Amino acid sequence: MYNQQEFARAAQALCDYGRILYSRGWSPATSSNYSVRLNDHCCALTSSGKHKGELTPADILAVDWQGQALSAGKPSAETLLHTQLYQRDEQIGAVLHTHSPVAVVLSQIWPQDSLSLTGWELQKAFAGETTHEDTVTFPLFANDQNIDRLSALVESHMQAHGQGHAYLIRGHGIYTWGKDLAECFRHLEALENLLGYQLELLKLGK
Ligand SMILES: CSC[C@@H](O)[C@@H](O)C(=O)COP(=O)(O)O
Ligand SMILES: [Zn+2]
Repeated sequence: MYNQQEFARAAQALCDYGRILYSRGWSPATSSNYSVRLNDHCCALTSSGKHKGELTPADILAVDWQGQALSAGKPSAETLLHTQLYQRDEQIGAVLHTHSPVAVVLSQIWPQDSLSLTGWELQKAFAGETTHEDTVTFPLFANDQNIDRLSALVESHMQAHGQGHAYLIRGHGIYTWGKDLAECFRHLEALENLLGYQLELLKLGK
């Protein structure tokens, strides 16, 4: 099981981040899901279908790595996209999935199956990245309502190409992760800005 105090802390933190992410326009119309690791077999996760700007701790539940609910609530439809990350890397402490307009539009029109960025100072916001001269690469997966199949695709891609910092789902949004919510939010904020730069370049015909 899990420690109730840790669950309560995690649930409140997810509600607080929900307000921030909703206010930025990155989690409209009940979209998005967020989670925090509780221990080596379960995490706190947003319940399905909740307005992310109005979350209360009652909208957060605990799930195990198989996506089974360990407390009251209906697990997010995309639970397995969170739990697979915790299962594959014990350093991951938080996962954020969002639907910003920039991520949705760019992922929909980007022709390649990955987006490689180089030359941007903000790349250094990703853990372990030390220079704008390196290249950070983000895979783009086709959207799929079958989350079992999508999570299997994500896993096989990570096994072949490494875990990276984040991925995009076309016309859908971003998944990113970090050692805790603060780092995960930093990754998300950096990626949002980097995607914005790329979209601007496309608009300029560059
Ligand atoms: C409201 S459309 C978005 C959903 O289909 C889904 O992609 C999403 O991000 C939220 O699903 P949820 O089951 O609430 O966690
Ligand atoms: Zn989604």
